[in-house]
Amino acid sequence: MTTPSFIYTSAPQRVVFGAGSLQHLAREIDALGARRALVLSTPEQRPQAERVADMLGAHAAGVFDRAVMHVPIETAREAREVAARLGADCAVAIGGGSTTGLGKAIALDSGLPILAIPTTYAGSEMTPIYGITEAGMKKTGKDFRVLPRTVIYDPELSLGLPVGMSVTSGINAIAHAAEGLYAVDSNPIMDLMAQEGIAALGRALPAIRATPKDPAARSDALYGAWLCGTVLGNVGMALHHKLCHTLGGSFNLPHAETHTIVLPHALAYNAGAAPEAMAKIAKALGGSGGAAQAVYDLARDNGAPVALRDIGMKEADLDLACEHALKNQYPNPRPLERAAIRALLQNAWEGVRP
Ligand SMILES: NC(=O)C1=CN([C@@H]2O[C@H](COP(=O)(O)OP(=O)(O)OC[C@H]3O[C@@H](n4cnc5c(N)ncnc54)[C@H](O)[C@@H]3O)[C@@H](O)[C@H]2O)C=CC1
Ligand SMILES: O=C(O)/C=C\C(=O)CC(=O)O
Repeated sequence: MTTPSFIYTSAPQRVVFGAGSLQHLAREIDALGARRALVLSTPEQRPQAERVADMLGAHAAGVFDRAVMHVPIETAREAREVAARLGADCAVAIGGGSTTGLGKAIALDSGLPILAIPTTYAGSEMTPIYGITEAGMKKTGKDFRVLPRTVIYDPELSLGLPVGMSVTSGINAIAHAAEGLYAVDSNPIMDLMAQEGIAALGRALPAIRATPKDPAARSDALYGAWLCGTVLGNVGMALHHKLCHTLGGSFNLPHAETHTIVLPHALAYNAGAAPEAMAKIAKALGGSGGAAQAVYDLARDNGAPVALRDIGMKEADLDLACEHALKNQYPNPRPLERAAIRALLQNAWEGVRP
């Protein structure tokens, strides 16, 4: 096989990985040169945020616990004001993509460095991508100021992530790697990471379902999430991410569940146009059939939702979702075809196996 031409830019980021690695927090804050860290979380994860603040002692400026999904601009403004008022020189985000996203909204405005402590598998901590929702519209952009400088991956912090959320969040991560494998700007390094990331999550999710507090499975899942998040941060996404962005942003569907339901259908749509990528996905998931079927089975067999109608999508809104998805052209292995995308959405709504 010949190696194709490609461009690979590696981002400056420090990753501290391992069970118990939260104990290195103070050292890592020191390495950033920070003295007053504002700790961010959702209301539900306030106890974890307080633990982090306690560990920081005099270097904690305070806790802001109002992170919510899709970063409403009002919350971003409030968090920015709190950071400025408390004289914070760093944001510590403990939680999932919503909390990391709030940290990014602060960093975008102020340049404050972020130390991220992920507790789901969404992967935002590895990307320079931010999203902010204003007047019901979610806008995303790319800016290296928002890329967390340091990431502490401690699998002990995700032991309590409910099984349902672990499975859908893990498949959200797999989606980044799957689309990375057919990205127009892909490269061999991202290919390796994508395959390894999918394989790690493909092993870990059934193991977590069987034994939610299995430390080895939690570690495997977080490792996979790291790799898949890196792929998302480095190469362009395609139809699947566009559809999920539309469904989440315009119809307020839950993020990880939407990814889980749509991915098999987006892969089926692209299967004929990206056979090599599909073979790699299927192989990483240990299946002998197709990639779309392997992802669908992973979700269904581990108790995840497989139909958009089961997570609040109305059938009457499918036409509008299709229009949104076709609004702007973007690279995708198979050209964007209205009738086929409408059929994809119908299949995802009904939850049929592709
Ligand atoms: N900018 C980027 O690169 C990316 C952004 N995102 C964004 O992240 C958001 C979704 O993030 P997710 O991580 O899926 O969900 P999330 O951050 O909204 O978390 C969902 C819920 O689970 C709770 N939770 C998180 N970790 C927990 C744990 N270990 N134990 C118990 N509860 C826990 C949270 O407090 C929250 O209530 C979306 O807004 C999405 O657009 C997602 C991926 C990449
Ligand atoms: O919407 C954002 O915050 C940016 C990217 C993502 O959410 C990636 C994804 O769809 O998982």
